[in-house]
Amino acid sequence: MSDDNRKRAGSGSGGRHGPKKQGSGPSRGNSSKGRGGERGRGGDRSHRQDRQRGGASTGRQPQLKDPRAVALDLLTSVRERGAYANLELPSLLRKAKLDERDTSLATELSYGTTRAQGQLDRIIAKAAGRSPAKIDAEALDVLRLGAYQLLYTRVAQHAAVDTTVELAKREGLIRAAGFINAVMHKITAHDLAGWTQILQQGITDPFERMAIGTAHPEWIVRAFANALGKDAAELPQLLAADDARPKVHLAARPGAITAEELALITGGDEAELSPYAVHLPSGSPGELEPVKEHLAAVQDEGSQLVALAAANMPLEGEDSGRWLDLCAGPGGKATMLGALADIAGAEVTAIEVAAHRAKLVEGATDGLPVRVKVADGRKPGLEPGFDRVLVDAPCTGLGALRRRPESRWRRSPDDVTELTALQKELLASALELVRPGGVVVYATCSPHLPETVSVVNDAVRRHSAELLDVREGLPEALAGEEGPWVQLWPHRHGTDAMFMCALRRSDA
Ligand SMILES: C[S@@+](CC[C@H](N)C(=O)[O-])C[C@H]1O[C@@H](n2cnc3c(N)ncnc32)[C@H](O)[C@@H]1O
Repeated sequence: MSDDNRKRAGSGSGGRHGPKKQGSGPSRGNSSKGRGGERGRGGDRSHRQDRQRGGASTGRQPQLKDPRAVALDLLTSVRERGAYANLELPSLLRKAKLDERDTSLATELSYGTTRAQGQLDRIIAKAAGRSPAKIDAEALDVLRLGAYQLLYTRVAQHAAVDTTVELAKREGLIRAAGFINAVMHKITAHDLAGWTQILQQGITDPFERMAIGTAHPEWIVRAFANALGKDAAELPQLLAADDARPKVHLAARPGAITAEELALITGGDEAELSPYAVHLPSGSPGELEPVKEHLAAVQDEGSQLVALAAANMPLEGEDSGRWLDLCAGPGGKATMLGALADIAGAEVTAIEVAAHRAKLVEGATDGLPVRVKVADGRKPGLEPGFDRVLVDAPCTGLGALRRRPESRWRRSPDDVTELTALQKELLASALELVRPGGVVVYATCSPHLPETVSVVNDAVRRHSAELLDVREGLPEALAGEEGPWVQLWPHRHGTDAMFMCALRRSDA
């Protein structure tokens, strides 16, 4: 957030959805009034007055009917409130009551623009002749949406330009509308391939070129290349997989329904890796009866495999049935683990530091032998001696970019240092809480080596933990993986890029 934006956010204007302030003019429909002026040089009073006059004269209807306005609201929520696109969009769509065609256009524009944001910004910067940081944040969102339509969709050029300028006006960005119109016209000069060539001019570093060519930040391209290691030739397929529309993965609840039955009811396909997974090409899984009845849940197949490894890794000695999930929110793996514990006559203690996420775990695991506690996993205040401990660590989420469109531009290398410190502490805590002969499964939905192999090697070195072969707890279909840890990949396995490994205390 720029200083100017921060000031605005702190000024109580509340953004487009913010509460109406007395004297700030009419709200929603007209709610962009009082939100401040253009960032930087353009942030003057006349601009704001223009916007107020413009907003009032256009008399924008409070009801959202336009898919582009819905997409713009989504971009605003992601930018201003740090919302997750896949969690935010469904409620925006519900409120907008769009027909089916407009719903799919709003969805495409929302996810597509969010996913391509950094690339669109590079192009907008060239076309505008100024850095995106110097463009008013709201005008920039409108431009991103317009540029996405021009470069990534089959929306006709004139329609993309006209609707974008119109949208800017309806949002009260009256003065910026001229600027937006000019930039949009400049962007029409080339297609995406042409702009990519322009952006790559003079750049020889292959990773930098690839980052531009695939709309990824460069640091992520390098992180993926390092994680692929000797298979780095697969990098283009991996990067392409981040843009592919992921299938819906369902998990049949063990003991409640089989994958075969779930596939029959939903019309999906049984998957190849997890014996509980069913794939659907698309759809609204929340509407499915088995999901409503808690017989199945939406869960990436890779996440199912992590829970399976935690439940099935061989132990030394008897399993006394004390299982622990140290980072449980929102409860996907705790649910799978709880259902498997139910079958095994075990009980899961689920720890989550964030109270609101712990509530989600409680809801998801209702009826299962799962006890939820709000606590810091580094010092949860539990009696040690657990047979099985799962550490599904907070991470950058670089392995789930296809499902979290905003992640690739929101995350930065600075996040990694803080996260790896936490990951190491959580793993150390797990090794203290597990009994001798018990098993700790450490997992991340990131393939980034500092969060995966480095954290594990650190535990082996500093806590003399013993590294086990995690394939021993996984279905036969994964026997061909190298081990001792398993790194899944979207382009190879069709899952998120989950990393998982298993450890034992050295005093066993
Ligand atoms: C990757 S998510 C876990 C996903 C979860 N296992 C699932 O399958 O639904 C990591 C979780 O760890 C939680 N967390 C972060 N720091 C923590 C800490 N110090 N102790 C316990 N939980 C923590 C986060 O709030 C987040 O809910």
